[in-house]
Amino acid sequence: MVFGFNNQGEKIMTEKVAVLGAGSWGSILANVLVENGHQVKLWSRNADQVQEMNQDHTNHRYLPNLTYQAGLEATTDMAAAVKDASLVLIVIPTKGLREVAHHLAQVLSASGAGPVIAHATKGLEQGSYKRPSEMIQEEIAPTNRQGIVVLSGPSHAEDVSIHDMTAVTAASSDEQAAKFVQGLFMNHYFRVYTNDDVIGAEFGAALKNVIAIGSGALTGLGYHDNARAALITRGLAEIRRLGVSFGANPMTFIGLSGVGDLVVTATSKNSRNWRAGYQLGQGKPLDRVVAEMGMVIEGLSTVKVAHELAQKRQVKMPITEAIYEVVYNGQDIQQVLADLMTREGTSEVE
Ligand SMILES: NC(=O)C1=CN([C@@H]2O[C@H](COP(=O)(O)OP(=O)(O)OC[C@H]3O[C@@H](n4cnc5c(N)ncnc54)[C@H](O)[C@@H]3O)[C@@H](O)[C@H]2O)C=CC1
Ligand SMILES: O=C(CO)COP(=O)(O)O
Repeated sequence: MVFGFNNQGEKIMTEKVAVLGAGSWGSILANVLVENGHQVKLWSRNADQVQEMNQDHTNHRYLPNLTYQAGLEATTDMAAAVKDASLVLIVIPTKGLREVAHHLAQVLSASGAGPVIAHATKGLEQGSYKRPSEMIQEEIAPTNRQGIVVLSGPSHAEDVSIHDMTAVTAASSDEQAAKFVQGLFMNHYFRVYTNDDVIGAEFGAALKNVIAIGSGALTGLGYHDNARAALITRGLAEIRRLGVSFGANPMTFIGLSGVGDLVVTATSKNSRNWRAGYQLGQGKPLDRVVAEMGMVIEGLSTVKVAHELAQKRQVKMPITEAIYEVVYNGQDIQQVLADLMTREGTSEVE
């Protein structure tokens, strides 16, 4: 057992943690853990970024105004990052998640280690419709059988970097694993709740990005608060319907990984999904929106998966369908809005 001190000068038990993915979210989560007194290795595939983090303690492409903790060590060597780690936290966009989880499985089977595995990815896999924890489980199953922990909730990296108060959920079928992650992250500005509903946490996380694109588009078109509130509320109804059809607990959708994350993403200029929607609403072509963002816009691919799932499972998701029509079929946003508003009246509770 190794003891150390956190930024508050409190004596704590120090854990070794590997964070895989040094984008905006992975690098700030790693920084929180170092502030909490843990020994953290941050893995990135990009050697220049690793050098910048180790020499200058910056990650200018993602959070240009932040100086990271000097104790945060970056590496391109995944085996070195996960050596002796009690937690491996994967923070990779959905598209690259399976590849990184596969690499992790090889590293873990070579070392024989069995750390707790967590992820903070928000999306669904194209074609297979798998949730992030299902993808990871499939890749690492031969080496690790513990419940994967989903870290999710309303949490923009920009706010965490300035120690704004943040509350998130650690969801897992393995209560001990969820509590372990909770204990590692909790501090005076970062609060973590546990939940056993992995399905609900992951559907809430993935689908809110789609609604955030719609919310940004409304603002870009010049609509105001009533329109946004309607979109968020009816968007949440769709998210809940699809999630519940897969066995999610409906209560999860009124929690941090549901309405909490939906509100922050659908109302914040820090959200890449909201900003993408805003620019689309202002008439910017989609290819320019994507090229100029320089960071992942998960909702643009999730909307395709959600559209296909809604059709397959006969779940009513009219807002998601409308956003799909704009993004994938080039339909006019004003026209899809008019179509949405003039649909036949229905009951709110269904
Ligand atoms: N940025 C934020 O505030 C939050 C992001 N998230 C989620 O976290 C996930 C990661 O997002 P960000 O860090 O914001 O993305 P980002 O676009 O800022 O960075 C992604 C990082 O992953 C790396 N990467 C991508 N594909 C890879 C692959 N195949 N192999 C190795 N590395 C790869 C990139 O090089 C980059 O360093 C997303 O699912 C996002 O929805 C969740 C909560 C907050
Ligand atoms: O998930 C997030 C906040 O909780 C980040 O959202 P964006 O990817 O839209 O920036």
